[in-house]
Amino acid sequence: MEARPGREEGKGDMESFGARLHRAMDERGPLCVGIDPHPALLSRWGLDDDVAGLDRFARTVVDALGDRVAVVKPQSAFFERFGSQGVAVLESTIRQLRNLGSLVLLDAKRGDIGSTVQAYASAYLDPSSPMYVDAVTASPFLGVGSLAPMFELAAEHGGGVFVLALTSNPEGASVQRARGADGRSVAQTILDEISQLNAGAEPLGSVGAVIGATVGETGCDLSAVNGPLLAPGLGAQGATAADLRVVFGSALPAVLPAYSREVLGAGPDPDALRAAADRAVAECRAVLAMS
Ligand SMILES: O=C(O)c1cc(=O)[nH]c(=O)n1[C@@H]1O[C@H](COP(=O)(O)O)[C@@H](O)[C@H]1O
Repeated sequence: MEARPGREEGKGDMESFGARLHRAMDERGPLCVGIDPHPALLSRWGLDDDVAGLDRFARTVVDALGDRVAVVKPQSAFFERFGSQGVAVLESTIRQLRNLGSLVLLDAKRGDIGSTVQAYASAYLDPSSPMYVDAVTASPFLGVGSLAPMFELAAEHGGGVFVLALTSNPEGASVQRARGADGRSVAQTILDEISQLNAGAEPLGSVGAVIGATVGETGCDLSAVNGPLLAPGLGAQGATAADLRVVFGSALPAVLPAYSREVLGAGPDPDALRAAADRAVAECRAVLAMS
């Protein structure tokens, strides 16, 4: 098995996710590509909406982009809808990506009471799990503190957690921009708790925030987050790389732009997938370089 850049074996002695992500973005460019095998995409690629189609779709993306982009983000739901066989495809997709050196961010948006979050942490962030990934998305709406088992296991094994803050969907704002008794928005409260977890980390903390590229001005202070800012919503949901400037302002250097359908729609030709990813990196680099 090929060694992964910056990954050392052994409990507790791993380089942090923030450091590994920082280097991957430097070397491969600021881009996360999602693997979202929508039925419509399978059909456009000439594949059946079944486990074999799912497997072919995921393998094609991995072969085209696994040695090229910094982060690949499989969306768990599209695999789970095929039951245990779909989950087996997800596990094998994760393994292949890890061998090709891209960081794997599993988009599972998990969240629950702390004792159950402990089990989610074991599923995704414990190196002995078949579903072990570099980082996972998490939902903080049962309280950021309920995610502590994920933060702890991630810190122990060099993993990362991306916490939803201001999501790209229009329905998110009524909850996330609501203000508490101290006048802070829910999103700002989440970001402040992330800042505390990342305090002092260099070059970048391992707890990220998810802020959609579609949200416009955040009304939040992002200056202390000191962690990666995942920006989905580009392409298919209507945001462009230029929108990143409005959303993130002086926090642009920490932004990890994320595209799924916009890049995947170029498939199944591997060269076309690579060209779409290269275009996305170039567009985002041009904006991020202006910061
Ligand atoms: O956590 C995410 O990745 C996420 C957060 C968010 O606020 N908005 C959002 O679209 N996502 C995910 O990012 C992907 C966006 O896909 P496209 O719209 O095809 O680029 C989907 O897998 C979403 O589940």
